[in-house]
Parts: sequence; C-alpha cells; structure tokens
Amino acid sequence: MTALNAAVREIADEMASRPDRGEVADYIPELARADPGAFGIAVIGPEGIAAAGDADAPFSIQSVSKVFTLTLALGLAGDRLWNRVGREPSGNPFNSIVQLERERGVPRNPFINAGAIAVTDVILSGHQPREALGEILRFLQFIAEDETIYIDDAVAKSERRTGFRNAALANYMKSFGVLENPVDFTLGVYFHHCAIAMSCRQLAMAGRYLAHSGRNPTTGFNVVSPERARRINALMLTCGHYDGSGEFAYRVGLPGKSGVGGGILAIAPGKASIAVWSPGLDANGNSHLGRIALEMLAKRMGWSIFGADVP
Ligand SMILES: NC(=O)CC[C@H](N)C(=O)O
Repeated sequence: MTALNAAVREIADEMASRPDRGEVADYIPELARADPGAFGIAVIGPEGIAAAGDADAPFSIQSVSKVFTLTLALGLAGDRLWNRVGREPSGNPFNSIVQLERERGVPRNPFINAGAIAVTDVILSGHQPREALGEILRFLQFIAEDETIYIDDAVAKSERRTGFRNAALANYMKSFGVLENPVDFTLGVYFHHCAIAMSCRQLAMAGRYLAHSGRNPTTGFNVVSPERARRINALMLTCGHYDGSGEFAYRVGLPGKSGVGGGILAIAPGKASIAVWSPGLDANGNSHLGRIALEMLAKRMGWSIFGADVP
C-alpha cells in the first residue's frame, strides 16, 4: 500500500468515528436530509486514485460548482469578467448583502453567492437558461470523464422555493446594471448548477486540471492555460471558504472551495486533486470534518503550498 493510500484510509477511519460532526445545512430544506454520519475522501495523486469511506456517494456540490462556472465564464469573457466581480476576500458570510450596497452592486469575489450569481449571468448571456445549464453540466462531465453526473432536481426546486436571499442579492445587482439577463433566468441557472450531484471520486477527477497547470494529466488535453489555473487556485486560497478562508489557509495550506452540501475540493498544485465530503458544517458554512481531514492529509503528505514539516 502506498503512503497516500494508508493516509487516506486512516483519515477516513478516524473521521467515521469522531463525535464532533458539525451541523447539516437546513436553510435549503432538501439538504437537511443528508446523513451527518457520512464521510468520503478521494485523492488523485501521482500514483493514481486513493479513496475511502463514502467516496462514491453523490452529494450536492453546491458552491463547489462556482470553481467550474468561474472557469467557464473566464473562457467566455476573459479579463472583462473582472468588470462585473472583484477578486478580494469578503470577510463576510457567503450570502451577505451589506457589502453589495457599499460597493455599488459589484460583488467582492466570484465565490460568495452574489459573485457567483454575476458569473452565472455571464455564462447565460446569449443562451436560453436550459442551454447554459447544459453547457455547465457537460463541462463537468467532460473534465471528470463521467457522463453519469447529474442535476438533482429536488435540491434545485427546494432552493428555488426558499432562496429569498439570493433573489434579494440578484435583484440588488440588477438595479446597479451588474446583471444582464432577467433575474429569474439567472437565478434558475444558479440554483440548478448548485444542485449538481457528484461523488468525491468524480469531484477529484474534475479538479485535476487545477492541480496540473490547466491540463488533464491523463489525456494531455488543456482545459485552461497554466496562468489561468494558477489564478483560479489563488482565488480558491483567498476566497474559497468565505470568512473561514484565512483559517483554512492557516490550517490546511491548500487552495480549496467548499459548499454547504459538505463537500470541499482542494488542490495540491503539481501533486493532487482532492475531494472530501461530510455534511456537517462549521459556523462559516464549511464542512467541519472535511477541513480537519484535509489538514491531516496535507500535513502527512507534506502538501501545504507553504512548505512541508522538516522530519
Ligand atoms: N455556500 C454555499 O454552498 C451556498 C450555495 C447555495 N446554493 C446558496 O446559494 O445559498
């Protein structure tokens, strides 16, 4: 067994037995059905894939989808995207509205809800909502090399019924001219891409281009340029965990993006694409055990981008 396999197995065993599991999100009612006892991990490293626990169980990727919509929007709009959304950490909860007023409807970064809604609006322009959503889903299926990835309609409907804050954020941005499309259309696509269901194994597969300078390491196909991959990683490090981003960088030391479904995609540049999932969240809405598992893994493998422990 490789060192990576051993680490992944031990981490999964420890996570399965820990009593502290965080709180499952319930503001989207359908997410409250998740089992707080679940834990999965999949790591695609230099020697192949190491997976353990519930690594093959699909979960709602929620805000992890924002990494992929950002990638698509940058492909469509290039640097013009940065006229519609900033690149600074927010220091506020993911669905905060106060900052938007101060900054005249231009969201701080593409990973808070307002920023991701603006990014979705860029992808939607020139398309019907159904086509735009198809583009996003097919992109994920392509980079993960898995056509079984799907949108969980029950989750999308549940969020549409209860997404009053996101509707407020979108309407507010619309009033400043930051959104081009009808608010309902943009929100519809946003709710549906948040409702994409993937397993840890599929998510780690999808993240490979970020670990390998924009390239799929098996096919050699370029998904984005090395510069773009670097920049997406920079945004994940500084903004990927909302107002828990500093703590995540401090403890884990890897670019990462979390979602309220309890998933985290983390990237060890040049080394590995990692997905963890445990539905219980901490106070910032990030997976409680997911973060702890990544901290253990990065330490054991010496993967922090800030350097390894000296043995
Ligand atoms: N942090 C998250 O994963 C939030 C995503 C969720 N769909 C929302 O808009 O509230």
